[in-house]
Amino acid sequence: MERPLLIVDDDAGLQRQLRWTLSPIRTIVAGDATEALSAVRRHAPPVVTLDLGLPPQPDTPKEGLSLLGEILSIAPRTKVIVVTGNDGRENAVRAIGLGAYDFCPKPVDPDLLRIIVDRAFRTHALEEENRRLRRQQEAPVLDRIVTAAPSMLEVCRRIERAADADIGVLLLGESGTGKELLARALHRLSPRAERPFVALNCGAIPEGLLESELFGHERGAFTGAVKQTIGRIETANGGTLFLDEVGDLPRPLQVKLLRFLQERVVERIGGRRPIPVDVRVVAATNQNLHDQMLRGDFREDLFYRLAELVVDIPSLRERPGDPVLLAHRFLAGITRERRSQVRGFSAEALAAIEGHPWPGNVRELENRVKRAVLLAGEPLVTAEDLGLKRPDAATAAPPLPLRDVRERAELDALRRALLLGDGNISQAARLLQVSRQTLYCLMRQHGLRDAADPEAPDAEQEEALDGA
Ligand SMILES: Nc1ncnc2c1ncn2[C@@H]1O[C@H](COP(=O)(O)OP(=O)(O)OP(=O)(O)O)[C@@H](O)[C@H]1O
Repeated sequence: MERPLLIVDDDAGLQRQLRWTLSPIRTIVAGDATEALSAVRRHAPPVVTLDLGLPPQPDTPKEGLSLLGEILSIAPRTKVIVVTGNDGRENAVRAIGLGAYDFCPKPVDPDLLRIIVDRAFRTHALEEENRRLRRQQEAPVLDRIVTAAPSMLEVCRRIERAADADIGVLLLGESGTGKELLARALHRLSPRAERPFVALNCGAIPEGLLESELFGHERGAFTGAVKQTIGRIETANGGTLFLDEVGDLPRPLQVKLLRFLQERVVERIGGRRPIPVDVRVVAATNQNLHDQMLRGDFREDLFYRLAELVVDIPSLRERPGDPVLLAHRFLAGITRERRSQVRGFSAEALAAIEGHPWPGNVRELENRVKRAVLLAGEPLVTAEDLGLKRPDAATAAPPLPLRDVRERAELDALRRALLLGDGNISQAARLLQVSRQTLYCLMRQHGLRDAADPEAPDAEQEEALDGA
């Protein structure tokens, strides 16, 4: 849904008039600074109209100008339009000096206000688009996520689309499927990219310490609290808080986390004042939260707060082709890093990688490949180096539908040719007795390129190469 415009005005009549003037733009209202700040944190409005005369000193611009500064410190890209009274020119100039986008004199001329608001929304949208494009060019973040499986590519697309919307994302997937990697990618693609990414594994910290870890504590709050400690939520201010294994959060802390998500303030243990914090929470779990909710172990209201968008990450065994692809990528990384003489995998090792069920997913694969490279006595890593058994061809159950069998055979042939050709397209094409164009086309059909090899030529280069 489009983000709303925030009207900050203490006069209910004027609030109504502005809403009406600005309709059909979606608007929300705030009557004082506290309400306004909480609305800014919650809804991130692109445009705000701000009456400078606010309680407790409605006759002076003091509160309004100070609120302007606070809004811009939380959300610097917000376009704040200051609404000023008769003698307001001087204040308007001050407000512009403090970073306001524009001003509109009172009594408000509806046509003029609509023009200013319209322009503010358009400027904001253009700036956001500009930032998004710059971010995409600067950091091909998702390139670090190696996959050719359509289900995982769809996950990457969802992460990309969700990055800009400041919504809670829940990542569901088995251990080692890449939940943290995706959470980091989401953060780096989001407008919060330059602010902190703070991760906390709720399952790895003893229950007694978890509250302080999340919310922080003041000195002397409990025995052993020798100094003030800032919690992870506060540390992540402006950025993203990644709560891994959120299903392990004990009930009392679920209540506290929910309250934080509703009110966006934290209170350190032993502290006396609420501290406003602006973070995006990304949570992850490998447990079945629905079952936990049925058993009463996980709060439903917290679930819906965290899970505004749910992303299911497929396990590695559900991503055909990925184990071998990832194995090559990890092997290349480790051999480069260690200047190892290892050059690749034996055919039998590749078959074993393909046949293994990978209960520990990508983490298990990464560890096995790293260990194997260290252990390998030959230029080619064997199944034994990987600690894997080669699947018995006679007992391995082949898929039955003919189309699947054909596709699988084609994919196998492509992989083998690429392997034998050491990744060289011309050589692989020769082995398969097809043209380079046909090979590129088949690789694309089987998802063997794009995500797999960022150095592969793009369509234009391909044409140039093929024409050469
Ligand atoms: N698609 C991928 N491409 C490249 N590396 C990956 C991919 N998926 C996972 N990894 C790597 O595998 C390891 C495990 O990933 P990660 O820690 O993100 O998994 P996780 O799902 O958060 O695990 P856990 O639930 O146990 O915390 C990391 O080293 C990560 O970089």
